[in-house]
Amino acid sequence: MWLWDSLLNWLRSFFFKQEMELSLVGLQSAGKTSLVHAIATGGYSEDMIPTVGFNMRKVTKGNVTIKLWDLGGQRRFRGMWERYCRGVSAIVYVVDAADRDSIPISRSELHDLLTKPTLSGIPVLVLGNKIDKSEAISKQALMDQL
Ligand SMILES: Nc1nc2c(ncn2[C@@H]2O[C@H](COP(=O)(O)OP(=O)(O)OP(=O)(O)O)[C@@H](O)[C@H]2O)c(=O)[nH]1
Ligand SMILES: [Mg+2]
Repeated sequence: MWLWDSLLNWLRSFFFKQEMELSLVGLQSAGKTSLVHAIATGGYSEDMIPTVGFNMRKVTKGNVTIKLWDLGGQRRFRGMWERYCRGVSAIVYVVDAADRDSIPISRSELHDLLTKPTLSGIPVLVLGNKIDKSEAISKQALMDQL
């Protein structure tokens, strides 16, 4: 019986295998690379180095393989966000909810990205990060400000 179940699950895995690509964008220090690290390894490290250009990482969980494009958030890298967001299954826009001064810039970069015709129809998840910090703004305030 156990063998039969295993065999069925193995056969099923061929039909339900899924591959998706996600792009992570957002201002520098928002926590994109930390998030990728957490998804891939389950761990968190304080000493992350700023991403120069981009990193690509493939993560497999069960039948799902996710290709993650982790893009640099410094101003000089923002021009390439659009190129690496084209054709992905979804875009994850990471915002540092505790860095109140940066939110207006984050807002304008998000809105700029949303106007790109090449990205129309791609779902965007806005992720308010660093909510463990006491100075982080609430979910509602973040939604209003973005
Ligand atoms: N308190 C707190 N710190 C975080 C969190 N996520 C990331 N950090 C810290 O924020 C800093 C920047 O994180 P990164 O993951 O390098 O940020 P990034 O968005 O990849 O930055 P760029 O590569 O420059 O675009 C690091 O010191 C992280 O440890 C969080 O949820 N809470
Ligand atoms: Mg990074």
